[in-house]
Amino acid sequence: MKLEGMTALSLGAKTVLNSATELEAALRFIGETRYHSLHPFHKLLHGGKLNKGQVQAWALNRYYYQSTIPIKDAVVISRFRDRNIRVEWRHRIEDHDGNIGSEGGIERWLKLTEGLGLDTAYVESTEGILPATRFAVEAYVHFVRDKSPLEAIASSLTELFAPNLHEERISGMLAHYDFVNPDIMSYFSRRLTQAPRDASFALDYVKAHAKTPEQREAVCNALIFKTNVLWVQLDALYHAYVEGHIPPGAFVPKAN
Ligand SMILES: O=C(O)c1cc(C(=O)O)c2c(n1)C(=O)C(=O)c1cc(C(=O)O)[nH]c1-2
Repeated sequence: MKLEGMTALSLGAKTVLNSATELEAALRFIGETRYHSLHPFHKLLHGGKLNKGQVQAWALNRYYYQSTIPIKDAVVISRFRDRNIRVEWRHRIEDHDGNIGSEGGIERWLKLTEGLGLDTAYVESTEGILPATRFAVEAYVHFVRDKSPLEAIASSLTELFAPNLHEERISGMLAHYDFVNPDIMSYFSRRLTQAPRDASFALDYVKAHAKTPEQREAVCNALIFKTNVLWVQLDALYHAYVEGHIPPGAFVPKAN
């Protein structure tokens, strides 16, 4: 598949995808060119260029994304009459929510925010998050509710690209910040095994179920939408906490 074609696709022009193989190539191209690993805020975060207050702001805002993921996944499940899909998808909710007697991703995220010195009740209240974080995350839930079940599954495909980013984050943050230790980074080490399983199911699903060029295009657009959901959250963090334009009511780091 031609790279120019893929560039056109990423710009929204018409590209016809004639097979599952072409679809996968297009999805991987979207990841390479649009995933939030490329965002300048991540470069600062992983390169040790942020102060503790800025890292706190990132973790506080990301809590809203993390804690909404199982709600999003419950909505995805509600779209399927096919029991097999529901059974396959439900472990995602358990990965985040945990179970009686076992810790889930949300608790591990709270270890991170607590380890960074944030009050857990404040984090859970989501009071201090940026308006753009709230709007972007809600848009993701609305997307899986309102679009086709195929697009709902496709929108999770950013997870194909997450493990590399998580590895970069674990090593970068441990190397650069004295306020970070392996214990508080356990959320990310756990995702290194969870995300590939989830992503490979979703990729196989869209390759098998997007049977027409129009459906393949819809799958690509779902992934583009999702990369935008992730990207705008970092734009907002950059504007507020790197450039210093914190919106009224949002978290204000203590001087450190
Ligand atoms: O740290 C990240 O950059 C990152 C990105 C993504 C993603 O690509 O959507 C997810 C996660 N982390 C993550 O931890 C996670 O549990 C997750 C679930 C989903 C999803 O769309 O269902 N994305 C992501």
